[in-house]
Amino acid sequence: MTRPVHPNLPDPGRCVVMGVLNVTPDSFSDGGRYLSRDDALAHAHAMWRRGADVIDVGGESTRPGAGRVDADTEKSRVLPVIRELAADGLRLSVDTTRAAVAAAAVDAGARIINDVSGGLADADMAKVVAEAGVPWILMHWRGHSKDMNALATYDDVVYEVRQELTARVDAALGAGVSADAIVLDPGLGFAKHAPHDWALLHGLGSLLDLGFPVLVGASRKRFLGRLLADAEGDPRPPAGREVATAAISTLAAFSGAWGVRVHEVGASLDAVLVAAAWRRGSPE
Ligand SMILES: Nc1nc2ncc(COP(=O)(O)O)nc2c(=O)[nH]1
Repeated sequence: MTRPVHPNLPDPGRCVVMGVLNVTPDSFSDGGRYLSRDDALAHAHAMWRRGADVIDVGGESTRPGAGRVDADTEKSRVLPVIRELAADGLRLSVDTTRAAVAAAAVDAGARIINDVSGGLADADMAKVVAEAGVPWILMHWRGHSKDMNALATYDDVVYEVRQELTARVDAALGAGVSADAIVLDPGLGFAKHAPHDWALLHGLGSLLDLGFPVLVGASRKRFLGRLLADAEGDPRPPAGREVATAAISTLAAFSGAWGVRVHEVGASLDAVLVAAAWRRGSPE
């Protein structure tokens, strides 16, 4: 594992568990469940009490084919929740591709910017990150969700994702973002089909070799559903993908990933604790 050095990045001595809080009506696996402020706050606190190291607050669905919401709608969803949870002492990231939303979220108390576009969706994001001095999760991305599948063409997905993320890192550093603020993410399911996702997990070392903390976001995703399809070939529904998600968390932690981004915090917290004990060869 590449240990993070930025003060806003948790370093619990094990793989970090980032709990997903989608304040959206249409996210692929939990859309609408936490759209109300009270439900969102209650769920965030439940994940925090269970041991999440970060709560990742998002206000715009990124599921394949999703349309976009405007910045004001996105802000109206995430800012009240971020403000209240930050006041309660939770460590928060904001899941946004918009610089204006990221800036407002940092002002409201978010300490990490989780940008699924890796800075490609908004040219102003790098300046916001550099000025705020906060960590920036650069996820591999090739375009907005509505045309994602058309972009999923690779000769060597591991090599190309590494190269494209390296370009994002260079752009970030060139914009004045400090190296200790950068976290990388392979972007599972984003402009990728299932074989690409598995190749990236198999080749995670290639991303880890770049020397930055790596976050893995596999929770409940489609490539797991396909792997677990029934005898008729019907994919396992998202709610049935928790064991596989926890298994990915164990393997990601064992492989040296800095963190995992998951909906079900408890299962993955147990998973990363097992991985840590196995690697140490002792319970603590
Ligand atoms: N860094 C990062 N952020 C993300 N945000 C949303 C989703 C989409 O899934 P969701 O509906 O579970 O949030 N996946 C990622 C991911 O893999 N990595």
